[in-house]
Amino acid sequence: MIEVRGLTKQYGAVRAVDDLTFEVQPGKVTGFLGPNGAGKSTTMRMVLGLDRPSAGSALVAGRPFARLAEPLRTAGALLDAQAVHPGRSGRDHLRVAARANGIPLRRVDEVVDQVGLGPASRRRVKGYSLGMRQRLGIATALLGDPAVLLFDEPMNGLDLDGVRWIRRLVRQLADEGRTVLLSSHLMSEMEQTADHLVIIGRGRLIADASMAEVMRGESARRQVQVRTPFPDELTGALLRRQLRVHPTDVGDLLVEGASPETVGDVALEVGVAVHRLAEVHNSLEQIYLDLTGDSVQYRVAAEPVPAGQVQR
Ligand SMILES: Nc1ncnc2c1ncn2[C@@H]1O[C@H](COP(=O)(O)OP(=O)(O)OP(=O)(O)O)[C@@H](O)[C@H]1O
Repeated sequence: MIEVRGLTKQYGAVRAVDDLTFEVQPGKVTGFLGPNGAGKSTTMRMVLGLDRPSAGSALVAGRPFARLAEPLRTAGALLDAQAVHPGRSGRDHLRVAARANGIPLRRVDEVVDQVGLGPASRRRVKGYSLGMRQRLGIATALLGDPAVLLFDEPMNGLDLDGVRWIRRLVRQLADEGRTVLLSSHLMSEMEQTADHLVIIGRGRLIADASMAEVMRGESARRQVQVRTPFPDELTGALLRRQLRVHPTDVGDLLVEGASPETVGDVALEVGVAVHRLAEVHNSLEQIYLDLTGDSVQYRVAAEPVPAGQVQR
């Protein structure tokens, strides 16, 4: 388990992490989400004892990471896959890490197999693709067979096969009862992978809830998508009933906060044909954008999400 209590990090004028409190439970994949600069990496670094908190605490298995008797056997992490000596082979990198942490060398072969590095493990890291570096970073995290795992953007640079492999791996690690904290900007992946979500913005907690709770929460408003050859007439009738209506880029209408029955009844009352009527739920991406909207530090241009994309 990871316990974060009142965790705060001040870098000069920047408060990177601001009084953050949450727990990461074993047996689940916890997604750690937030816009760029929200403080995810800083939080993970403090959990791993790589940065000192300005206030508050972060405990791994009940202790500050620096005070763990066998840190690599307790928690493993992939933070920056580039941070590996480029002149060493992947296997040598793992052997050095194993020796330094009193881990039997046979674990090196096991994790090389587990991450599918294969013969590439004997080549120098400087010739590795980003995907291979990610696999090596994950192998290093798994070396001590730890109960707690932190992965910062592990899907970066991976192709579709690699992304699916990560999805299966984190699922398996959680099913084995481990604590898994996973950050990613790939919302569709997160939606398929995480059981629980911790969402932060500008260093502060925005949401700490199960995936199911987030998906049916207030931001996950229901909408009805309706197709009609007479959109203007139907829009007018719906607006007269105080319903909010948005046109989609495929020519349908999205009606907020109404059931399909209500929309169908309104269409019947005004004698307008309906060719399609379906309830749609927001994707995690849309919910995430709604939740973090105010906490995005740098927005290039407020690009509207095409309404058709909210449909799953
Ligand atoms: N060593 C540092 N010195 C000064 N400011 C820093 C330092 N590390 C991070 N920051 C600042 O702290 C804030 C949080 O950064 P952090 O990297 O933790 O965010 P993040 O959520 O991981 O972002 P991303 O999704 O882009 O990786 C940012 O404003 C960043 O510029």
